[in-house]
Amino acid sequence: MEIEPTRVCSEQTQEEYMTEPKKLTVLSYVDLGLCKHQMNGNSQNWSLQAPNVCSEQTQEAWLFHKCSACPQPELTLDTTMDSVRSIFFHCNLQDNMGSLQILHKIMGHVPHKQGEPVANIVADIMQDQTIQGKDIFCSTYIIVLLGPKIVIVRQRMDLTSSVGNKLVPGDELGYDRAKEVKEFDETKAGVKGLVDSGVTKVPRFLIHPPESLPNPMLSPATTHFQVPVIDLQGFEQSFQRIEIADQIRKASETWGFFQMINHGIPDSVIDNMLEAVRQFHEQPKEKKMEWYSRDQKQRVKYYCNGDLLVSKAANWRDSIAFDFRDGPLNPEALPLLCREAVSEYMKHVIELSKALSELLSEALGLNSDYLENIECMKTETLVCHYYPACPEPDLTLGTTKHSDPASLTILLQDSIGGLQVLHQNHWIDVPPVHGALVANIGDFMQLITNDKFKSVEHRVLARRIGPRVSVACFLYPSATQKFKAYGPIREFLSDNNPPIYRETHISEYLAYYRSRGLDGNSALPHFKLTYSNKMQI
Ligand SMILES: O=C(O)CCC(=O)C(=O)O
Ligand SMILES: [Fe+2]
Repeated sequence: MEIEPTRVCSEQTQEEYMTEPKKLTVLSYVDLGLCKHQMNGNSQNWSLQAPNVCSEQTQEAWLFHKCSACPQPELTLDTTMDSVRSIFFHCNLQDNMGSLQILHKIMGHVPHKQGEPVANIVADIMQDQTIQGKDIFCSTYIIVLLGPKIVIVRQRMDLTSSVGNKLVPGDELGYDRAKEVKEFDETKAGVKGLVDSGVTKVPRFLIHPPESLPNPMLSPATTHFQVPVIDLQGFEQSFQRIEIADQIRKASETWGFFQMINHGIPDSVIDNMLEAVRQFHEQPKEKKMEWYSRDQKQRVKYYCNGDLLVSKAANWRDSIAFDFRDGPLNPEALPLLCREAVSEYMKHVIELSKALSELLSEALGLNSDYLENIECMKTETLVCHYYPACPEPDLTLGTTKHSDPASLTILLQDSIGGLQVLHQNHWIDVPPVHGALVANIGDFMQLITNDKFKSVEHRVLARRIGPRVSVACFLYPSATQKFKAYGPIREFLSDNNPPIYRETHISEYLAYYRSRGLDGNSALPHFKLTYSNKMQI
């Protein structure tokens, strides 16, 4: 198929379009087939609109990607193309700038060869449906890294459907999702704003596919499993300490989750923190919208769904986040309403995190100061969630199934409930216990412990009752050394226990994690040194 010349945009238009950093995310829309109006608004001919080309009679579509020079390439990716469900086959023509990578056992570059297209199967659908369950064709992950250079990828999608599906990228959901999401985002009022405006139906962009929602056929609490509760009382004394470290070891190896009681943070500090978060989210929208932002550099920001622009289904949740990455935040930089509560809470959480760093080191059989010395829990990000009561909780989620990217999360939840952890293939409630805190192992900890400690998937159900408030403190490697290499801890490795993961750094990990949004799949396999047969070509 030839592209109509009127639809091919000039270099100048592309340049204009891409100069605004926030537009970088648009590239993801293209690949997710959500670009229908997104690309069309201001620059009609920057890219062909997928729906126009992929009509029912048409078997192919063309997309042009331009990856502009990026000021902070370590923070972003051009494209993460895993499981692009509506596309069966790609034929890519790249220019000579490089940066296209495929995931094949180990990450490999796809070298540029003059005029030679790259072909790859990308559709899980093809894998699942055409060959009756046999993985003859496997989808490949493609990533285009942004470098300090310009890359133009000219991409053709062949929709030669051997299963007869009439899949239409960009229109696959039957409505213009990108437009609805954009309009919603521009209200800066979050899900709480929807509730205040009196919605009685969950808007489409918040509706999850049935396979991501709790199975209505399964009654809750069908199992005898119970998330471990660990009493930290007396952890400083040697006798109790050995026992406590052992309980932490067991919980981290099997559940990746445990609740902590007698952790030393006074109830009043906890109650004030929860109340401050509630008050922030319940203040008039004109006041809180000043804080609304998606800027990664902004250290205090309020937003609805960090991955709103890339996810396939949004969550019934608003958040305010405080990024302590470069040391303490100036209290003046915090909203007055929660300034005192956050400062007080953080003072205690940092103390607790130091104790946990020692206990986890001991639980791993290492010196108490091991994790502190490698600085893998040095930086805190506090994310305070607000889940309004939901009119149709069966259609959406408070938080999609995910594992946390950090080393460790210390989570405070109020008394509403809804948090669940995936344990032995069962979704188990993490019941609210007044004054207790939840700890959960994150992906980075799983990576450095070579799978000894598990970063386990969890989710939050939407509820008819609410609001629910929770406060997640993510402990990350030092942000002052964001390119410091981390790989499986040498002490754990042997011929019988070879490294499972390659070395990476937190910047790379987060860039990959964020580029996908919460899509229900762990980011960890991407960093494995070997891959299961399913992922091999
Ligand atoms: O709200 C909760 O209880 C959990 C939130 C969560 O999992 C997260 O922020 O990563
Ligand atoms: Fe989480």
